[in-house]
Amino acid sequence: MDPLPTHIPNWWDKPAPVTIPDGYADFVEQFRTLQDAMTAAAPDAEQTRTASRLVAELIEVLKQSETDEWSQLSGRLPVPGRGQTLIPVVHINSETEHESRGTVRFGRQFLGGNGAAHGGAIPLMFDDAFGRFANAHGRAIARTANLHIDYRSVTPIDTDLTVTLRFDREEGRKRYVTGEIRDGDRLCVEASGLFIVLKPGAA
Ligand SMILES: CCCCC/C=C\C/C=C\C/C=C\C/C=C\CCCC(=O)SCCNC(=O)CCNC(=O)[C@H](O)C(C)(C)COP(=O)(O)OP(=O)(O)OC[C@H]1O[C@@H](n2cnc3c(N)ncnc32)[C@H](O)[C@@H]1OP(=O)(O)O
Repeated sequence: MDPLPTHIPNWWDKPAPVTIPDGYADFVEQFRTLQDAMTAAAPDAEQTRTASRLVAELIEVLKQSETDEWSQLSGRLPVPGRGQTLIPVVHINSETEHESRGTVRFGRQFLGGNGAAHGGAIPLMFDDAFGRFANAHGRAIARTANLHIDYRSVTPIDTDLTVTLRFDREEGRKRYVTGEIRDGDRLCVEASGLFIVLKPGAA
């Protein structure tokens, strides 16, 4: 099951973008590769000047279509990662309303040190993955109230890791979700989150 079903809600009833230009999803992927390459590089002075000039050109091109959050494309695409280039992409392999299974690969940009993923990249991934899952399957919009992460063992970068998310229970407006990351059989991370369904009219 990849890409995701196109059930990303239209947040707060604002108009969703309807036209995704050809090549935009590939551009997003390239942008992630750029961030990995930037992190992995040790350019000399000339390479730094060249890279800086090219990035300045890129910024100029993108600024030509700068728009408000309701019209931007990043974060709103019906593909894994939603076109959000900050967040590690979780690819879903199977999903029911109770459980979601997939993979994640923390690229070089998410390096904390000594081959391990940055401790802040992991809750970022879970907030987004839990947020999508807690709001999927026709459920009303809920926001993260809390997020708890236990780092059980080192999470390596540049490795395909398995991600499991579980919708544990719902008590009134409260939704409890749990999850884990494994490298093969080895447990790397356990996570849990509380999502609260917004009060009617809340934004
Ligand atoms: C940036 C917003 C984005 C939101 C988008 C959400 C969904 C969109 C759908 C799909 C999108 C696709 C992909 C997902 C992508 C991203 C999702 C990321 C989700 C986020 O990243 S979202 C940003 C971070 N998030 C916040 O920015 C929340 C700030 N905050 C608040 O907006 C309020 O705080 C709120 C609404 C949480 C509750 O406020 P409220 O007024 O509605 O409810 P109230 O306070 O009455 O609490 C009711 C009962 O929950 C208990 N309770 C409350 N808070 C608790 C806590 N922390 N721990 C333990 N219990 C707690 C109370 O004790 C009471 O319990 P009881 O009823 O038993 O007394």
